[in-house]
This record gives sequence, C-alpha cells and structure tokens, in this order.
Amino acid sequence: KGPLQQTDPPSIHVDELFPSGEFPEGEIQHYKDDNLWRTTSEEKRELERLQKPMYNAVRRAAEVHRQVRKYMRSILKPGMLMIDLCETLENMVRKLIKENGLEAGIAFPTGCSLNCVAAHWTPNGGDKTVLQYDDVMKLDFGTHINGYIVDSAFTVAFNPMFDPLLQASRDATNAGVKEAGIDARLCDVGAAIQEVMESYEVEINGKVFQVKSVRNLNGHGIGPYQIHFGKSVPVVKGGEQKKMEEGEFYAIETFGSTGKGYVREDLECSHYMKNFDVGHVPLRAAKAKQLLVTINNNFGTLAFCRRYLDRLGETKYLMALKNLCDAGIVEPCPPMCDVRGSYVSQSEHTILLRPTCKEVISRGDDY
Ligand SMILES: O=S(=O)(c1cccs1)N(Cc1ccc(F)cc1)Cc1ncn[nH]1
Ligand SMILES: [Mn+2]
Ligand SMILES: [Mn+2]
Ligand SMILES: [Mn+2]
Repeated sequence: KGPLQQTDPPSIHVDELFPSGEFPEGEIQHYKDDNLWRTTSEEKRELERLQKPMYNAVRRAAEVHRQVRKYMRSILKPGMLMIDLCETLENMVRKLIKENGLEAGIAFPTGCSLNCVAAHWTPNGGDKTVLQYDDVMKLDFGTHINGYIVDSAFTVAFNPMFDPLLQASRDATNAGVKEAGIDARLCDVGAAIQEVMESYEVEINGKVFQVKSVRNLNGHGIGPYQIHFGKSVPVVKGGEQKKMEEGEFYAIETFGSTGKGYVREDLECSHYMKNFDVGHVPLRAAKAKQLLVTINNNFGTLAFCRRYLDRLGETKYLMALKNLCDAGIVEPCPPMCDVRGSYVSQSEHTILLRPTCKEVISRGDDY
C-alpha cells in the first residue's frame, strides 16, 4: 500500500496518492433552473459514464496543478530569479505528473508576466529578471494527461496595496464561471465579468484607479492538445450571442488593469505553438527541418518556449524558428502588454460543461 499523504516539498507522483485510480472531482455547480433536469436525467448520467476516462485524466492533471501551485506559493519570495522560479515549478509538474512524452506533462510555458505585462511572458535563457516586492506576477501554467489540459492562473503580489486589484480579477472570474453553462450566451458571460471587475477600485501610491477588464484578453475553449479551441469567451459586454454547449471545456480567465484595459504585443517573444490546422509541410532548409522534428516529437501542437528547446539541447535555432513562423507552421505568441506603469492581475479556471452539471476542474482551497 503506497503512501497516501504528499510530502513537503512534494515528491510523490499524484497517481500514487490515489491508488484507486479515481482522482478528486473539482467544484460542482448546477446549471441554471431551466437545465436542472440534467442533474437527475438517466440519459445524461449514462453519457457521463462513457466519459469517465477523460474526466479522470483531466482531474489528475488538476490535482497536479493544485499541489504545484500550493508548493510555489510557499517558496515565492522577492529576490528570486524568474528563471529559477519557472524551472522549480516546471520540474515539480514533471515530477508529480510523472512526465511521459506527449501522454503526461506540461501543457504550455509557465507564464510569470509582471506588472503591465498581462500574459505570455516567461524568461528566455540568460534572462536576469528578479522578482521584486512591488511586482504583480500572474502565474499561469498548464498540466495535461493525454492532451486533456488544465489551464489555470492566479496572481501574486507581496505589497498589500494591490489586494483590491487581485480580488477584482478573482471575483470577476468566479462571476464568469457562475454565468457559464450549457446554453449560456457568451455575451452574458462577458457582461457578468465586466460588471464585477469594474465594481472595484484600487489605490496605488496615492492614486485611485477604477479597475478595467482587459477587453482583448478573452477566455477560450480547450480541445485535446489544443489550448485555443473553438469559441472565445468575452470579458466585457457586447459579445457574441453564441451559446456554450454540452461537453465543452472552457478556460474562464479575466484580467483586471489600472491601465487602458487593452493589451498589445510587445517585448521579446518566448512562447511558440504549432498551428493546429497545418499538416505536414515538406521543408528543404536542414536546420528548420530538424527543429520541426524536435518540436513534433516533444511538443506536438502544445505550446512551448525557448527554454524548453534549450533543455533539449537545441542551439542556434532562432533563424530556423523564424523560418517555421514565416512558413505559418509555428505561431509566435508574444507577451501581451497594457501601458507602461500600469498593473494587471489575472485569475483563471478550467471548467467542463458535463451533461449533468458544471465542474470547475481546477478549483482548489486556495482559489
Ligand atoms: O491568449 S491566448 O492565445 C487566447 C485567448 C483567447 C483565445 S486564444 N491563450 C491561449 C494560449 C496561447 C499560447 C500559450 F502558450 C498558452 C495559452 C490564452 C492563455 N494564455 C495563457 N493561458 N491562457
Ligand atoms: Mn511512482
Ligand atoms: Mn492560462
Ligand atoms: Mn487560458
């Protein structure tokens, strides 16, 4: 009988903590009144029984996410090198998930975007950035089992003056999660998010800001090995009337900002991802051809970053990577930034619209 209690620091594969092979459910929310029949429908319960392997896979990925983020919170300190922070987190995911090629591992690069940088920033090799006491860091990382991805994020700030900004995005994401459901209109989710987000104000160094919802950073559907799939989820009013559907995975994510509430691509790129819809492309340039083989073998259509290529022993790959991007085979995903001097917070959960109920897969006792 294996141990049933995780160590501190964590060292035990989560599959050994659940010998039955059954991983814990996330938070269960019932659909709005008109869909309550789903809870007891025998037809819907049968549908769910057929999905058991998928539910178990994504719950195992979520348990890893919860244990890793709990550990990271316990060691985060001003003065840490961002690269060390990311490598510690990534190695812990690899350990607890029992990394196994494309069947179990990290789903995308560890986002640790600071201050006015909202998303898609992770240090490239040699980066000397150090976490500061006055930083607002969005820790956004992904785990997966068999391509079933858990995409969840939280914000860390040591200075308590940022607390209302952090609370705004946490509250707004929870409002979005509550509004989401089978037959929920995307525009209603966006309106609910904006309503809560913009009800907050925060005082920073003597200046009072009304928190804005970053209107061009949306939530998104998630598919197997596909972090950005299907419908986008608006975070402000005026979105599409399209409805969410049974069986869909969504990342409900919101960003609160003291800046414009609008982000643009800026800074050096670190995140890259194969274009999901591009098939085999015959390449002549040897270096590009070889790099694509490395990408296919280690990431497939999962997003990766330069540090992940470095650790695989790839060198002098930037021109080849540019060639793959110019050919439309790989998409660069550069950092998304609000204006200089502004501060952005984020909160993100992965939810599953099960036939009988809504499951907040990534919910933990922390957020
Ligand atoms: O901004 S997105 O490209 C997007 C938002 C709406 C439709 S697609 N993006 C998907 C993604 C892209 C690249 C990654 F390396 C990881 C994720 C959202 C996201 N980033 C982090 N967590 N969630
Ligand atoms: Mn083991
Ligand atoms: Mn994310
Ligand atoms: Mn996301």
